[in-house]
Amino acid sequence: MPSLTVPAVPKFIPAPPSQEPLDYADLAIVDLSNANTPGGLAELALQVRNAVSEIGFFYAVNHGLTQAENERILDIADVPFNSVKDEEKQTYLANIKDQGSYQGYKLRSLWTIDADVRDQVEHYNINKDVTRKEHPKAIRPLLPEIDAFIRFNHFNVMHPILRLLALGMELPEDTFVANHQFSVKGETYIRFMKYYPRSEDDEAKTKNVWMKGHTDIGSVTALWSQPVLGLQILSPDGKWRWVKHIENAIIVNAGDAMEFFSGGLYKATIHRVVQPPKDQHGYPRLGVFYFCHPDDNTKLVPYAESPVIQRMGVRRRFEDDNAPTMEMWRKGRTSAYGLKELHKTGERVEEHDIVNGIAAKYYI
Ligand SMILES: O=C(O)CCC(=O)C(=O)O
Ligand SMILES: [Fe+2]
Repeated sequence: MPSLTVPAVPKFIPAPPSQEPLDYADLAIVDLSNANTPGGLAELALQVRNAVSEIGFFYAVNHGLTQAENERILDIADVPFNSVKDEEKQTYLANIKDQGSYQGYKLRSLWTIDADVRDQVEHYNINKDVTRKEHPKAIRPLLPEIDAFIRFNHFNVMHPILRLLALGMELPEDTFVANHQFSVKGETYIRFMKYYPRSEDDEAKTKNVWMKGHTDIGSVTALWSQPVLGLQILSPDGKWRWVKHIENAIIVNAGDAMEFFSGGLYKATIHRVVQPPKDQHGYPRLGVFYFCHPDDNTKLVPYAESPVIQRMGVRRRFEDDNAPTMEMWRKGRTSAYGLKELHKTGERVEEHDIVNGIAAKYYI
C-alpha cells in the first residue's frame, strides 16, 4: 500500500508570470494524450517531425501529471538547496571534470561564463536509478516520490516522444525505446536547478548571459515549464527568441544524440539562458529537467535505413567506424563545459573540446 502521507517540505512560492512584451518563439503544442490511438499517433508523428526538424523545440501538454503533482515536485526540487547545508553538499559533489558525470551537486561558480565572471547556477542531479549514489539526508525520505517522477518522465513522456520520433523517420516505433531502456546503465537523470540573481557588475560583463548558447548532449530533454523566463532559442533566422511559460507544460528539445541518429533530420537546437525580464528581476529561477540519454554503450551513428533519411540524404558528423558511444560523447562534453578555455572561431561562436575530431561549439 502506498503511504497516504508524504514528508513535509517547505512550500516553494513561484514568481508571478512576466507581463513584458517579448519576442517569443512560435513553438508547436503537442497533445500527448492523442498518442493513445493509432490514428492520433500517426498525426502526432508528423507534427513532432516538423517541429523537431524545423525548430528543434516544442511543448508537450496533456501528459498526465496533474497541476498539484507538478507543484509538489517543485517543492521537492528546492530541498537540495534550501534544506542541505553547504558542508553536507561538499560530500555529494558530482565528479564533473574527472568522470564527465553530473550525478550529485554542481555548485555555484564552477563554470567560467566570460572573462572573470563565474556562473550562479546550482544543480542537483539524480540518475534514473536513484540507488546509483547516496543522497543528502534531507533528500532520502523523498526518494520514493522522486523515483516515481523519474519513471513518469521516462515511460509517460520520453518513451511516447521517442516513438513519435522513430515514426517520423518511418522506422519501427520502438527503435529508440530499445536504446533508452530504463534498466540499462546510462546517464539519464533528473535535474533540480536553481539560478540565483546576479550582481549588476556580472550582468554587464556577460551581457546578461546566465548560461551560454549550447546544444544538449543526449537525445531528448524535458524542461518542466516554470514562470521565471530566461530560456532563449537561436531561431533559424539567426535571432534569439524567448520561450514562453505555459502552466504544467513540458518544453521538449532534441540533443546531439538525436541529431546523430537522424542523420541531421532532427535539430539539436542551440539555446541559452539570459537574465529574466525586468518584472522578474530578483527572483531565483528554480527548474526541473529530465535529460534523457541513450544507453551508455549506444554508438551514435545514423539510422541510415530510415526511408526519410534516404530521401533527404544523410548528414554524418563522424564516419560510422569512428563514431563515439554515448558514454564517450557525454564524458567529452561534460568534462569540458565551462571548464576548458574557449577559442573564438566566428562572429558568435566559440569552440573547445574535441570528441573524436568534433569540436563542441558555444554561442554568444
Ligand atoms: O534553465 C533552462 O531553462 C535551460 C537549461 C539548459 O539549457 C541546460 O541545463 O542544458
Ligand atoms: Fe540545455
